[in-house]
Amino acid sequence: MAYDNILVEKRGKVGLITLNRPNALNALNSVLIGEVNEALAGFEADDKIGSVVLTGSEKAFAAGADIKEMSSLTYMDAYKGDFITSWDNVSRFRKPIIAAVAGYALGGGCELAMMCDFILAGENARFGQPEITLGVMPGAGGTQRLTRFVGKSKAMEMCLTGRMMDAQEAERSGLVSRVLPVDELVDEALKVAEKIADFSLPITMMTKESVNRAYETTLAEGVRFERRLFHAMFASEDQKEGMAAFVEKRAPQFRNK
Ligand SMILES: CCCCCCC[C@H](O)CC(=O)SCCNC(=O)CCNC(=O)[C@H](O)C(C)(C)COP(=O)([O-])OP(=O)([O-])OC[C@H]1O[C@@H](n2cnc3c(N)ncnc32)[C@H](O)[C@@H]1OP(=O)([O-])[O-]
Repeated sequence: MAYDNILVEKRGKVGLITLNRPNALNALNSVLIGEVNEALAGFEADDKIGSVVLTGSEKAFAAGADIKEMSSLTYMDAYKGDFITSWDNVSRFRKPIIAAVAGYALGGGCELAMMCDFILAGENARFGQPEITLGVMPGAGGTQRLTRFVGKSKAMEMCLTGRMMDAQEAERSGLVSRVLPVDELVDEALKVAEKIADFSLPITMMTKESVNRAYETTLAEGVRFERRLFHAMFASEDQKEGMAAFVEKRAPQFRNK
């Protein structure tokens, strides 16, 4: 399938989506997001894919929603057309998905990265929610997800001033899991994704679901949810295989069952 704004590849069990609008620093418009959604639907349906990496260029992961596309939008267009609601499909993708972020991840770009399961950052990454400088506020989860990642004080400062965070500050604040040299970023993200894809897919999916539940519920409810999934795993063939392989001192052969 050929796309105009993204590149889509399969690297073994890993799906790789590269945002590719270099002339606009990968600004997110409705066509690009439609393509990302289509590629994700393909990877979700593909039994051979166990995880996905979403990346951009070395200069920009994405510099936000396309300001030129948005600038003349009216309230009625936005409300009736439910503007950007279908843009956060990434947050509903059920397989593990890693954001590999180099360069700018601003506005919707930062929000898109935060919809992934975790973020690996290049040393030159810059994260920010500069919407305030355009006379709006974040609209795809920035005020909510950033606050959960970095806490109220930093999130409030970033959303109210538009200040950018560099990769080191983002790692210190818990926004990204690791910082890597830019030229190693995508290869390392693919290696991490491959490691995940080698585990049992239903088990990585349930693990992701359970970690995400921590953001949506109380501790007691979250622990109960985790316990139900943990019990359910004993109905899987992969649990039997994983534990038998440990006892027999051999590598497990997971069959996603
Ligand atoms: C997943 C769901 C996402 C939904 C998100 C919706 C809600 C969201 O919260 C709202 C936003 O994101 S609001 C957005 C929040 N984001 C912002 O406010 C960031 C806006 N961008 C900037 O501030 C600067 O471009 C940078 C500082 C990133 C780089 O500066 P530099 O290195 O001097 O580079 P340069 O020369 O400036 O740019 C090169 C070319 O790219 C073009 N282009 C770039 N970004 C664009 C955009 N978003 N749009 C369109 N075009 C954009 C730029 O016009 C130029 O094209 P030209 O044809 O040659 O003129």
